[in-house]
Amino acid sequence: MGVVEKIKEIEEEMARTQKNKAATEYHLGLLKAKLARYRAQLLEPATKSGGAGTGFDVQKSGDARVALIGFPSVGKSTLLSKVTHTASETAAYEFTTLTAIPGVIEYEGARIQLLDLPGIVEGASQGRGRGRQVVSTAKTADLIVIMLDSTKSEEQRRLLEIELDAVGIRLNKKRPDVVFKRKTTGGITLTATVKLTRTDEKTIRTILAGYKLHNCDVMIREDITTDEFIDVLIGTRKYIPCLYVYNKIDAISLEQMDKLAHEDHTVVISCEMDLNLTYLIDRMWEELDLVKVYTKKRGAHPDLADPICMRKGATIEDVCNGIHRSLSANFRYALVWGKSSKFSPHAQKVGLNHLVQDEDVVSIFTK
Ligand SMILES: Nc1nc2c(ncn2[C@@H]2O[C@H](COP(=O)(O)OP(=O)(O)OP(=O)(O)O)[C@@H](O)[C@H]2O)c(=O)[nH]1
Ligand SMILES: [K+]
Ligand SMILES: [Mg+2]
Repeated sequence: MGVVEKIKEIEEEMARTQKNKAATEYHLGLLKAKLARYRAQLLEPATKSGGAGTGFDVQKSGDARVALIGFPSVGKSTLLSKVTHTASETAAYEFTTLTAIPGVIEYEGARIQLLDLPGIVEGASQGRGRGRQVVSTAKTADLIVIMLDSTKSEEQRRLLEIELDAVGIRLNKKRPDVVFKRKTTGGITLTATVKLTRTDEKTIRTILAGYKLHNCDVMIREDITTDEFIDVLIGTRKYIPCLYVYNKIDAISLEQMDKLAHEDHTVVISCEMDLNLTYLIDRMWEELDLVKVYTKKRGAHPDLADPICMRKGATIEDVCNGIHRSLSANFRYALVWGKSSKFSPHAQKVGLNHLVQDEDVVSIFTK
């Protein structure tokens, strides 16, 4: 039996189990663990030279990557052509775009790579067509834009979420707060610092046994579900922010548009009529949650045209690495002005571990 058949079998058994009220949560947990293992197998590249599990070979560039995911002809390429200097072919027929096309959005000195991708259909994650490559590429993004046609049914959104979920992408979710440590001896130590209402100790132990994990420390610090616990064990999940972008609002009523616009993580636009595109880019920037730091040479004004962009949580060391590879080796101290300076508006003298904040100005002093 192939992996796909095994998965189908487990899914059928789970459906039966769910119908049976007497069925225990831990039996379901066991099935879920099995299912996740087979799914993981399915995602491993078939060959060393890159098989089903690999994305498109487009180099990351700029400060962050945003991937456009959607069904065919929702307007992904039209968006790329509107907001970047790159033209991507657009047409009224499906699957116009056949590969990944990168463009650059310049935003207050930062550079965001926007990746136009082929449209996907239901079943993309199971290896149909280019779909698998598309969802694999989505894994490399710092932000996923799920683009939807506002004239089509709500169902499209759920279908796309299922495809991304199947390759281990968790949208708009935090990594579950669970500390998991493997050991070589000593059995299982399981502690929960909160009351578990969505899973239970027995289920967790069953799953650990299912993964042949007989020696480990598990500390659960939030009320997680069984699925979230499996995610922790698998360890390769990607937690990526997502914006749902409804295009073609020129073709729907004001009432319909208003309803969509009020949903969480949602932006409504019309590429064709140039509606809301600037706002969309503001929202992308917000979701990316980057910090921008300006550097300043002694006696000079800060360089506002060319900030260094980093993930939130970046330190002075990251700033150094963003300027030059060898800088942190010769580092003496830095001066920071801005939100992260405790003497603001005056500068603070700091070391490599100092956390920077958005719009800080930094001067580095070397040996
Ligand atoms: N009414 C309307 N049509 C639009 C809008 N944006 C794009 N379109 C049309 O939608 C069709 C598909 O646009 P594309 O940009 O090729 O869509 P795509 O998502 O890149 O499609 P694939 O590459 O085939 O997956 C084209 O005929 C566009 O002119 C919009 O805001 N409103
Ligand atoms: K198209
Ligand atoms: Mg396209």
